[in-house]
Amino acid sequence: MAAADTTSSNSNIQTREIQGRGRGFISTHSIKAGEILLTDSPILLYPAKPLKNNNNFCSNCFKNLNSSSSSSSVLTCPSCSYHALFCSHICQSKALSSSHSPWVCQALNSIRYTSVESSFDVSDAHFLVSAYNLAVISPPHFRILFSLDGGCISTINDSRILGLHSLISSLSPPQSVFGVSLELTAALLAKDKRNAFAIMEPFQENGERDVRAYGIYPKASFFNHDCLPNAARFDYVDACVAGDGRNTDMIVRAIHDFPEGREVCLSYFPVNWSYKDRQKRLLEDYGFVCDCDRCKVEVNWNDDDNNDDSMEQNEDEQMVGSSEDEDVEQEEADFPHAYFFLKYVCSGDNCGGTLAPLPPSEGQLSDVMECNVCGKLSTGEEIDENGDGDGAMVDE
Ligand SMILES: C[S@@+](CC[C@H](N)C(=O)[O-])C[C@H]1O[C@@H](n2cnc3c(N)ncnc32)[C@H](O)[C@@H]1O
Repeated sequence: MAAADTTSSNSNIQTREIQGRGRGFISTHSIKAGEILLTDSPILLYPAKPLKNNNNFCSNCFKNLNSSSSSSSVLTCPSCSYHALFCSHICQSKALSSSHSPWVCQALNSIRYTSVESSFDVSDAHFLVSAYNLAVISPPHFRILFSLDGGCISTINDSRILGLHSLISSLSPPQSVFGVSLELTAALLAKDKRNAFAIMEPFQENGERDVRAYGIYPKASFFNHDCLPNAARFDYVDACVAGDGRNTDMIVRAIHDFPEGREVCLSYFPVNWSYKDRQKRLLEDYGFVCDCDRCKVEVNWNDDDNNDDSMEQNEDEQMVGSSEDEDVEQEEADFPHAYFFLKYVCSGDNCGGTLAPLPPSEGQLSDVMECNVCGKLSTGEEIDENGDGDGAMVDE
């Protein structure tokens, strides 16, 4: 299958082959904090959980149906009424001829009943339905999906892949030029694992947060990982106007200034994860051992140092300071990334999101930091002055 042209057209970052890391983004000029590095639209979006009549999001634009700017009357799919809901006629009509075609509608309903007794992951099954549907409704987008990184695939004795392929075959996917095969199913699942971005529900009262949907963003998929990233991704699924086709866009902004020629990286998970958890996730899901500057330091920590409490303690120690210069030097050597945590990690309860300044406006840099998880806005000044990590909250 021919690879699609995946060259980025953005002027401030460019894709390059980077030794030992595959493709990645490099800055083409010096970057200012808050600068927008990429705006990307998904080629595929699929729900994380079975569709139920109590779902509270639009099955096309994934906007929360209870949010104030959603249309007051919720529409349904004529076939699976009450399961696929839509926020507007535009979303309903778009979805019925594309992402919620009659085959998808039937398939999602079958999965809803099958998944009760099965051990497969519903979101994997939803992904396969959406991907095989994409092969029919938009072959160019399917080719882009297929050109994304997926590592080496072995289907032998992989009961997860065999089970999912048998499920998808039983749903009789529509004919496309790409066919339906175990190899294709396995390759697609690998692309999904390495490239899907989660769209999250808001925090619940108990501090938990569910995944609402997953999306494949073809350009954003070229960002490599760093445990102390210089860029952060933002989505405004519930904040933007529903049905305009743009509320699911992802926006990636620079966290701080950096020079031309630097690799631009995201963190694939919240930056406050411990060394052990980060390494495990990167190896199991992304197939590499991270040796970024932060990991090079934390590899020498013992297990007790490698948890969030200890990280906070390290921060506190560093800020309170020690009367002994040597102690301070030792602490800096132990925890050189303390500044990142103080300045760029949200201090909101249970949040752990990354902060980046709002985009510059009319050439003026912003000192308002936005959290990419809870969405809170704060000014950076207090963080710098007091070092308490609690920036002044700005009215939202
Ligand atoms: C979302 S893709 C990123 C783009 C990818 N490099 C490519 O060529 O398409 C994720 C994959 O990139 C590679 N990767 C990302 N960050 C890396 C890092 N810090 N070191 C080594 N490989 C990395 C891994 O193979 C990972 O599974």
